[in-house]
Amino acid sequence: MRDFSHIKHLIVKVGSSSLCDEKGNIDSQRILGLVQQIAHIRQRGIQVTLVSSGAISAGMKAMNLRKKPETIPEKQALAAIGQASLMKIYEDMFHIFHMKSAQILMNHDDFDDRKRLLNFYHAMQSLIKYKVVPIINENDTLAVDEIKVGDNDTMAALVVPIVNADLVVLISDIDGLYDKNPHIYKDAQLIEEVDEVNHEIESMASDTDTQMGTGGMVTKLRAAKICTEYGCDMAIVNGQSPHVLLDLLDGKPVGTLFHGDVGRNLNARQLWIMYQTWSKGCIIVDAGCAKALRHHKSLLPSGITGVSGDFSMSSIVDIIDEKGVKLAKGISNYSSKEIDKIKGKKTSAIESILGEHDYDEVVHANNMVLVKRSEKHD
Ligand SMILES: Nc1ncnc2c1ncn2[C@@H]1O[C@H](COP(=O)(O)OP(=O)(O)O)[C@@H](O)[C@H]1O
Ligand SMILES: N[C@@H](CCC(=O)OP(=O)(O)O)C(=O)O
Repeated sequence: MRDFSHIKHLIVKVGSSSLCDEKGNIDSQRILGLVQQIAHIRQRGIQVTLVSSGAISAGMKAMNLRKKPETIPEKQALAAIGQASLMKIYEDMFHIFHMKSAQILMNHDDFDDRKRLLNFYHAMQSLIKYKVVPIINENDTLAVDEIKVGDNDTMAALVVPIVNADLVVLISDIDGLYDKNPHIYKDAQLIEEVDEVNHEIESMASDTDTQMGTGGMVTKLRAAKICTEYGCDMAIVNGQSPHVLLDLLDGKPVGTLFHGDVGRNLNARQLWIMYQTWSKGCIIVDAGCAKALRHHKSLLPSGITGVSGDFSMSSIVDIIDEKGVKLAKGISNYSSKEIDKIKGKKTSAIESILGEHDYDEVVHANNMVLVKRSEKHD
């Protein structure tokens, strides 16, 4: 039997498909049902952070559109129209239960930038202190490709280390992860428990086939990978069942549960390097160096065969082997131009080549996170 009696902070992510009725209109009654469950959970002493989609759907309703527009500027405009009305519904519903909510709109660069991430962290701590329910959504109005998280499943997972969540629940329009898309294959089987998000599990997922949803199962599995690598459990449940959150917390066998990976357990800083940042370039290493890195050694200039991208020192970089397989991500002590000059050389030669020698390591092992070996490589 599942036991969630230890849970202190729960992140609930609700997808557009679970907030809309059959016609695709934002449905206040569904939001009421969700808020009612959150109120019950709060009474159990569990803090809740909500990640809510639905801005674009609410905007579509306001503008009487049946089909989601294709272009980014149109989606940006609809999100701007819909976000305010979505929050108004939430505010009214939380008010019924004498609770307050707060809106936070984020993009990927708010995670990428350490200072902004720290500001976000402090704001979240204060909201928790005030016992207010934070409601996070992507800042779609400003989300051009370069700064996008792209989906709220990933957003929910990126918030895990900020609030130190023990459990993330993705509420969707489907019972959980099936071995293939059940909307296409009638014999698809529900997977109840997942210990590791590996190739086999990833191959089960496809995109959404609904008008409302964004990423389908693919983004949910990406979220599961991030959560579980931090040691946090994640579940996918069906929002059509009115007590599904309470049932899950009571240990009932609903949805799919992804178990936090106790073996890996990245800390917040490692999770930041691996998932919350963008790589600004690439360092290419030879086979011997790749082997050493896998044994948690630092990256020295002698193992480097190439560098790509134009980055400064302290940038986040990918470390790849000569076949292009990603081995690790880390913080570089040298700029791309410097690495190009010292690649393949002994550490003792750094000073004569660069005129100074601040570090032996190009990437120190403490600032490097290895890709899990079972992971699909880009
Ligand atoms: N293996 C799978 N198991 C379950 N659903 C799947 C699978 N592959 C693809 N899907 C699709 O993912 C959808 C859920 O994702 P999505 O529509 O983005 O919902 P949400 O709005 O809740 O994020 C399902 O309705 C289904 O169409
Ligand atoms: N940020 C967008 C939703 C993005 C998203 O991930 O959608 P979904 O797959 O429905 O959770 C919105 O508020 O409409």
